[in-house]
Amino acid sequence: MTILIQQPEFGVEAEETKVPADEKDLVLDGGFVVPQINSFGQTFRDYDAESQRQEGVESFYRTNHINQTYGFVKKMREEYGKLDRVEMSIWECCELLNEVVDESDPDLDEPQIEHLLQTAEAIRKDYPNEDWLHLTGLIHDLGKVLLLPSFGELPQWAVVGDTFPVGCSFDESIVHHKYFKENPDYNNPTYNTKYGVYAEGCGLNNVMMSWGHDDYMYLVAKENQTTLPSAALFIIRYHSFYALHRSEAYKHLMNEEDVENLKWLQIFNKYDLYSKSKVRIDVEKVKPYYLSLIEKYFPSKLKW
Ligand SMILES: O[C@H]1[C@H](O)[C@@H](O)[C@H](O)[C@@H](O)[C@H]1O
Ligand SMILES: [Fe+2]
Ligand SMILES: [Fe+2]
Repeated sequence: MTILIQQPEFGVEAEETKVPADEKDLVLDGGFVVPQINSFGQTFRDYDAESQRQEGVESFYRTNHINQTYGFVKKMREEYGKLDRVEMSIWECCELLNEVVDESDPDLDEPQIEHLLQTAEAIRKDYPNEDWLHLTGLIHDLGKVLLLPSFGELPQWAVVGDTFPVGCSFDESIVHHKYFKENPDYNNPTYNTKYGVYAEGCGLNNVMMSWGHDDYMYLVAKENQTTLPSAALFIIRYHSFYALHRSEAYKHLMNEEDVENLKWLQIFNKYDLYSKSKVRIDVEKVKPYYLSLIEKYFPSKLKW
């Protein structure tokens, strides 16, 4: 059963709601107002703007791009695909994210649980009937628990940041692309061509993505037999794949189902990105609603 509760005011600061008439495109489908600047006074996802986060974020991407190789991803998928580390519910996992801060993110330095709720609540406001999409918002970043000791305490470069395919060439549109020159796959002829180890239209499902919270959470949801629709799994696995959903790179690897699912990912992405703010959600108030969704789409305990 899905419990309906009154929705708290979603945090859009006063001046952000005054969008000039000629900038109407900044208002999303259901009325969500896209803020024009992040909490640090910069435009969103500006990886070159001088800000208190710029240097740390760039050094994060340097390490990430050097170390995410085809061989590394294969090893991590095999290891984490066993799901033999922890048993817990989805909500318990959300609470663990209280401890986690993401070093790759130029737009947010709040604990991750805030981001999960901000994303889910922003979607709920504009798409009240798509409960699966609210839950997708809540869980999309849960894979960041990989940073915690009981999940192997992986370094940030192996957990967060934008993702990209490995096993074929790294597209120029990927953030801080220059650092791939030091990745061993960059000069390996098996992996450095347009198709690399893949074939045209093979389907993203057959493509190995750089390892991190997205692919891990996708494996967790799928292997624990979630009843969420395929668009939800698609969103979870590719939400950090900006080269695809923003720059339209790698489309030659997509199949028909991917093309359909990409439409939902593009909707989702606006809420994931632009709901990031310093305005906190009252966790206890919204908790009953999300618990009811978790019960609808997941078993009570999952293998992680
Ligand atoms: O810094 C962010 C953050 O780690 C997000 O969770 C991820 O989905 C983004 O793509 C990434 O760039
Ligand atoms: Fe993410
Ligand atoms: Fe996110």
